[in-house]
Amino acid sequence: MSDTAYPAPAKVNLWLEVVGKRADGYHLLDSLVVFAGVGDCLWAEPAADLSLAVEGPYAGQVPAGGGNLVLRAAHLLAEAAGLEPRARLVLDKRLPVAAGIGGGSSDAAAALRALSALWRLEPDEGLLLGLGAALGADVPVCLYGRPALMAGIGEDLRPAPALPEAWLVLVNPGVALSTAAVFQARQSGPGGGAFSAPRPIGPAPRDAEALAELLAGRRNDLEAPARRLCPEVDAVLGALATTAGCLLGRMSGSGATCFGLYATAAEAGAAAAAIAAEQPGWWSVAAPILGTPD
Ligand SMILES: C[C@](O)(CO)[C@H](O)COP(=O)(O)OP(=O)(O)OC[C@H]1O[C@@H](n2ccc(N)nc2=O)[C@H](O)[C@@H]1O
Ligand SMILES: Nc1ncnc2c1ncn2[C@@H]1O[C@H](COP(=O)(O)OP(=O)(O)OP(=O)(O)O)[C@@H](O)[C@H]1O
Repeated sequence: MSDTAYPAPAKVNLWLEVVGKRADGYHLLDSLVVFAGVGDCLWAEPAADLSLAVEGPYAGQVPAGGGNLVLRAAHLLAEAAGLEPRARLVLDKRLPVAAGIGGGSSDAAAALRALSALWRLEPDEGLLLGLGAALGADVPVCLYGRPALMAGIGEDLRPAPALPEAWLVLVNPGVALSTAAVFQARQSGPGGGAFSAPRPIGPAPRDAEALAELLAGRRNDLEAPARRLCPEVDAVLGALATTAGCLLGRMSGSGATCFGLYATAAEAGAAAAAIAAEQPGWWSVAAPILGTPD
């Protein structure tokens, strides 16, 4: 297997506000998206045909065949390039599935990057983002791969302000939540046609405490509907709130994964370990926010 590994990090929505709804039912968003130093990993090597092997702790929870977003990405890219899709792909599936941290989207983005390199395509970035958007609303931001302010239904991306060093604890209670079901369960907020522009943000936060303050003024609008569909989200947020050094706790994306924000690796590591000890059935990991100063 080729030694170039393509990381597919967890996507975390530090806030996620629903600001409108399109005629086709998709929602317009205002979100600060970051990536965490934990994720899946993809390898690609030359082969006579297209295959995917899925390994890792969550391998059993994703489609092994054509429904896998990695294979869908491969077919889409090959079609756009006018090629036969030929590659042996291996996916190490370490992120929980249907968990609000964009695992499948990050895998699809990694596949587009890995296969562009393997097939020596050097595609235009705009074309790649367009292919990504056809695979899922979160794929463009995963291709972008650094802290981003995300608007539209996910395709309107701009750089986030510089973020300070900060750590996340990601906790998932082991309950899969369908993104479509969570959007459908919303009871309030902008209906068809309504639209409000993403709110501007002030100066870049200088440390983790200032980042927590910035986040405290924003929301995840999918948290309330997700809590109704999955009461375990309350328990996860409760567990994060009791850990030492937790500056803020919130759900990511459409859930059920929640994050705690911490100033130091030591606090985040201790919090993740304490939650894992208390709830052995949960997924609980500490990871830095990627793309912040070392
Ligand atoms: C909630 C987020 O994770 C925030 O980053 C994303 O917006 C969801 O991204 P995703 O999982 O890649 O979403 P998709 O697979 O494209 O869409 C799943 C379903 O979520 C709903 N959906 C998704 C994105 C969006 N902006 N509005 C929506 O209403 C639609 O019902 C859609 O059928
Ligand atoms: N490689 C993959 N990894 C994860 N899920 C996949 C993959 N391929 C296909 N899927 C399907 O995609 C669906 C969504 O999975 P995913 O883990 O991306 O959800 P999510 O974390 O809620 O995403 P988001 O935060 O973007 O809404 C699942 O039902 C899963 O069966």
